[in-house]
Amino acid sequence: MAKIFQVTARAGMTRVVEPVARRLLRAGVTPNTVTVTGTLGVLVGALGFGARGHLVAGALIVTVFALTDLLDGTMARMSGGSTRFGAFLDSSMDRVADSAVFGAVAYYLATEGDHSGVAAALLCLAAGGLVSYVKARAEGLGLTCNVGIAERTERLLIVGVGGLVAGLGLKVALPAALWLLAAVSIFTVGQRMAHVYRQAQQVSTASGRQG
Ligand SMILES: CCCCCCCC/C=C\CCCCCCCC(=O)OC[C@H](COP(=O)(O)O[C@@H]1[C@H](O)[C@H](OP(=O)(O)O)[C@@H](O)[C@H](O)[C@H]1O)OC(=O)CCCCCCC/C=C\CCCCCCCC
Ligand SMILES: Nc1ccn([C@@H]2O[C@H](COP(=O)(O)O)[C@@H](O)[C@H]2O)c(=O)n1
Ligand SMILES: [Mg+2]
Ligand SMILES: [Mg+2]
Repeated sequence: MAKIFQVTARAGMTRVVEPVARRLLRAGVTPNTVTVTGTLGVLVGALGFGARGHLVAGALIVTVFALTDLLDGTMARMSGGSTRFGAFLDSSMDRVADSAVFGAVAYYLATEGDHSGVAAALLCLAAGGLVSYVKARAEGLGLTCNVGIAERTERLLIVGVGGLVAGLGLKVALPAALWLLAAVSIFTVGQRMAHVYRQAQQVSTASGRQG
């Protein structure tokens, strides 16, 4: 389901993303510059606005710059220049951006005295990091791990909608979104670990060894 959403949303964005990518390439901008600039923009939106309680501005700025994540890869592919370092930089910058978003939300809720909300934000930070780590470790071992109901896009959308609705006045929306997100992120860690376990078992069976 999450995959269907990502594929459909991505296909819908292609018509917007490709012309922008083409223009940036023509102007001499590199994919790595877009990766780093997008991350800096997310940091400004999350830490400069979201953490200070400007939730609507924070959510909108983060959304605009998070969406540039679709641009860098498109530019790399268009210029025939997808690189290992680019892939590494993209994934690493995603972790920086995600940490800033959940760190900012935790800080904001702490200033509001919402201690259980802070706990939920920290759970999202840790569980979201684990979701990505499990995949990276599996891929490092030569396995695949493209599964899970709460991949990065879904996680950002859930916290984004919660932050936006809270910023518009319904404050409970943010902690509620965070508890939901913590639950689906933990579930996703389980999905990915089970997926890797099954693959590791298959590989061991095929090679006649224990997993
Ligand atoms: C303001 C909030 C209101 C909500 C309005 C929403 C408006 C958004 C409009 C449309 C939604 C667009 C959906 C875009 C669909 C993109 C689909 C897609 O395929 O994305 C993939 C793309 C690239 O991913 P990568 O391959 O580069 O990254 C991988 C990822 O990091 C993996 O992580 P994992 O899943 O494992 O955890 C890594 O494992 C892998 O290594 C790595 O390669 O992803 C994106 O482009 C991300 C899209 C971001 C979508 C942004 C939506 C943002 C919505 C709200 C954010 C607001 C945050 C609010 C902060 C609140 C502050 C108080
Ligand atoms: N600076 C970059 C960023 C990305 N890539 C390549 O694109 C892939 C990710 O594509 P997205 O559309 O999901 O961003 C990534 O795995 C790299 O192959 C790149 O080369 N340089
Ligand atoms: Mg990208
Ligand atoms: Mg990225």
